[in-house]
Amino acid sequence: MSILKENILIVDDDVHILELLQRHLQSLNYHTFKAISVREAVTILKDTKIDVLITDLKMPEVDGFELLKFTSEHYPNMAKLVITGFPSIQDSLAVIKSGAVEYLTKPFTKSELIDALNKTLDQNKPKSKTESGTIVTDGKYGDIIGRSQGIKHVIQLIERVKNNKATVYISGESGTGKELVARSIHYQGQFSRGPFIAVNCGGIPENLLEAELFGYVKGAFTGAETNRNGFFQAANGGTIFLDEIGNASLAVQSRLLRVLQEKEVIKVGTQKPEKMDLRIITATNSNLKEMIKAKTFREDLYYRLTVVEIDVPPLRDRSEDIPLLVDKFLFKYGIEYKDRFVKIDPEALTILERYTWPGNIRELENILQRAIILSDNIVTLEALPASLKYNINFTEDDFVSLKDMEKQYILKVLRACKNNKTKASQILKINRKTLRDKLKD
Ligand SMILES: Nc1ncnc2c1ncn2[C@@H]1O[C@H](COP(=O)(O)OP(=O)(O)OP(=O)(O)O)[C@@H](O)[C@H]1O
Repeated sequence: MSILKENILIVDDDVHILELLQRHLQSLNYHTFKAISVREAVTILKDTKIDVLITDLKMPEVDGFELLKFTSEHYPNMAKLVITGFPSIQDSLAVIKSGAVEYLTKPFTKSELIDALNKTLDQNKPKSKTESGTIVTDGKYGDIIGRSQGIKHVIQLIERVKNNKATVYISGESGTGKELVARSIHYQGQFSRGPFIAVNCGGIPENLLEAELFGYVKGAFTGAETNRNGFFQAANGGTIFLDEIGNASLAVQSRLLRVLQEKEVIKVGTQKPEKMDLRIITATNSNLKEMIKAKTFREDLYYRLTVVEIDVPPLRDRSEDIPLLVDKFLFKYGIEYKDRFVKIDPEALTILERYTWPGNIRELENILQRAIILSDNIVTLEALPASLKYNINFTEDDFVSLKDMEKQYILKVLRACKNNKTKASQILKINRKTLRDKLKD
């Protein structure tokens, strides 16, 4: 049996070309995906790891250029091959700018296709791989977007822990991306084939959490009619992510300590331990140190959980990441709600960059979702909530001193009076000498 080679996504609004390409590529043992529009292509890209994109340029609604631009930004390591009729000079330049290097001109033969595909693949051989093969590129690490120092530091820590099973504690305000970091640790590392189970400890009633996490045996409590596995058994061999760990009762905390110390789990209602081999990641936005003081969180557990600590910085401390995040959400929701690429007005982007984001990335995502629904092709200031426009971070350059402001105002009045100082003094209700003095300073 031969092994399937790269995953290739073919995008063309001409079904005959799609089928021809698919036949050729399948006979060469490539795994193919077909899309008759950019929208369909994007849906496939979201769920599938595509190695090569082969796209037509001229397509109705959203054209191939937009798709090339999008894949260059979001999947910078994807190889790109363009199929087109005879391209114009402008088209060629635009294609080169968008990151595709090879052309295939219609009509083409199978050997021309093979030739162009090989060149495309050669030119896209990965350049900078980390130990386990994850390619780190500027602005994107798996699903994590950002180029700020803060996010780079988070990525460095993920790189350090992803291939071992060290217990990781992720702190950070709500909506900063803690779960995304936990997922990245799991999926970027060598244990990614194992399960990833995320449990929101704050979302499960306290009296049920213990049984949900560790499982129970028949008769353990009223209603326990059969033996049941919990989230820990489900995560065995992979990663369990316990969000809002501050919500765990003392009973849950002591069972958790046992998992960490003995690497075993005991179901509720029995004494029989089961061996566990998994990585535990916890997160919270509550202050565990305060909880330790109040004796609602065990200190010994705290030290075991925080072997490695990753603090995800709030969005207001990494505003350089905002344009990249905005781009991601514009694309995602533009296609979802409007079937097209939606852009943002520079003025509106400036407001987003300067807002303080108490709800962090989740808030940014919600605001953009709403703005896209309210906009046509471009998100403008009007589509942003008023509260946001008045809560922006000011820089010193936004303001001038009172004296300078006064001077600017006097000059404005003078210009209006065609430099007639007597008239200007009358309007300003000051005498001519004062007017002269004020302009001098
Ligand atoms: N750096 C990032 N790049 C892209 N998307 C991000 C990033 N950080 C967060 N997000 C997105 O923002 C949303 C909120 O992130 P997430 O749920 O991971 O936050 P959280 O810190 O776990 O929140 P909570 O404390 O409320 O549980 C998600 O949709 C996530 O995909």
